[in-house]
Amino acid sequence: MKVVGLMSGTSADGVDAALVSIVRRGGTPRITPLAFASLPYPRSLQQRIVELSLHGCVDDICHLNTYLGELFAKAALRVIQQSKCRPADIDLIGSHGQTIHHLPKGRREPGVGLVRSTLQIGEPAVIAERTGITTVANFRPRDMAAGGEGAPLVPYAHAVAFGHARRGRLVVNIGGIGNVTYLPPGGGVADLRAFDTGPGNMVLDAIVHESSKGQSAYDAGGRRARKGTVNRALLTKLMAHPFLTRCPPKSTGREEFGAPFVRNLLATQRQARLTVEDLLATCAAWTAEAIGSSRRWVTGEIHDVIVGGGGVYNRAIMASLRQVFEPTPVLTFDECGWSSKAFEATAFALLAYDTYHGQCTNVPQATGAHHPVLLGAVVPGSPHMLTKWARLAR
Ligand SMILES: Nc1ncnc2c1ncn2[C@@H]1O[C@H](COP(=O)(O)OP(=O)(O)OP(=O)(O)O)[C@@H](O)[C@H]1O
Ligand SMILES: CC(=O)N[C@H]1[C@@H]2OC[C@@H](O2)[C@@H](O)[C@@H]1O[C@H](C)C(=O)O
Repeated sequence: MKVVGLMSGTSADGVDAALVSIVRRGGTPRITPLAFASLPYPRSLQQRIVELSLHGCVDDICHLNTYLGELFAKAALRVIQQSKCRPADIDLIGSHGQTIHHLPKGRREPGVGLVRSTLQIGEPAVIAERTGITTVANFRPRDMAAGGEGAPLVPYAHAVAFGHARRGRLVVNIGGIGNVTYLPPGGGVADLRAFDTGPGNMVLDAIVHESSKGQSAYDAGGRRARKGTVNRALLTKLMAHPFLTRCPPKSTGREEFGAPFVRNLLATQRQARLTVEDLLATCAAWTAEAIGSSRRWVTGEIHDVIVGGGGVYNRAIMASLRQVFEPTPVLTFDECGWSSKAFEATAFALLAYDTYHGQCTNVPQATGAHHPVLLGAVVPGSPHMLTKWARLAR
């Protein structure tokens, strides 16, 4: 099958679109990347999403759900055009959407008990209408309905791409939030361990945004962090953050590490007379040490650390990670044959493919779900595609 995966992560910097071909051999899917395209959000839109994620009003959420659906459709059409295919050549789209709120711990409601919720927007009906391609979206809520946190979901794809017969591997994603997947040597999906580690680029981006009065979005190359000095006292305090010490399964987001958290950090920085560069250096080291401290929940040996996500371009984070894991080699996804930028979009193409084939892809020990479930809600593309799906279901 030819499948497009669409993803906009917690950094909210734009839509990534990966076109892949997937075949299943001996029970294991094999993925061949065909094309990749990005559709960056305008800066003002990124800021609207960031603000909406913490205190949006229903009017904005309603509007942005459809507007983002249009942008996700454009990204899909862009990657299809780039590959010289036509939409009619594509079998399926898997769209993660844009997370705007995530409440994995849930709240109690009378007569129902604990209600967990998560909200990804980017209307799949718009994607299916503009492209004519059957679209699977809303992957997280089914895992939550089964008692899980709805995240992380990419560990299944980590196992498919990076599992190794003789090497234990810690796969690390440094997006807005950091997350890890431990793959024991020769182990399958049932043996992996995965959870969010906490801070990632989200904290660094917010420091840069606030301190530049909105002029810069991120610390390119980690250059400013590399000019600063890590403040050990602050780093020790940050390592005691309750999310870092909480036992997995665990997942997090802007609710815990977004603007209010960063405003407090900036106040601490001013009181302690640190420079913004010192704060960036300290938070880059914090991201790396939080990932390193995840080893307390990993029982097997780690032969390789393999890192993807935008954090691989931040040399301050990568230098800290190498120190934390010394002497274990720290490689990037790209060095292992997978694009750091395209991996999450590729993962959602794979999740859609598996849902189409009736395969459950949540990893219960990673999300905390009571059992494996089929992920996603399906919007049929054309009547012809719906018939194809129904035939398969029979
Ligand atoms: N050249 C660069 N130098 C430094 N940092 C960079 C560079 N390019 C990207 N980044 C960082 O990577 C971030 C985006 O990373 P990525 O796309 O992996 O996050 P995401 O997928 O939105 O997040 P998540 O995985 O948490 O959902 C940017 O916001 C920025 O902080
Ligand atoms: C709710 C949500 O969008 N969570 C993201 C976020 O970004 C990284 C980390 O936190 C991870 O748990 C998850 O994304 C990836 C794609 C996942 O589900 O594996």
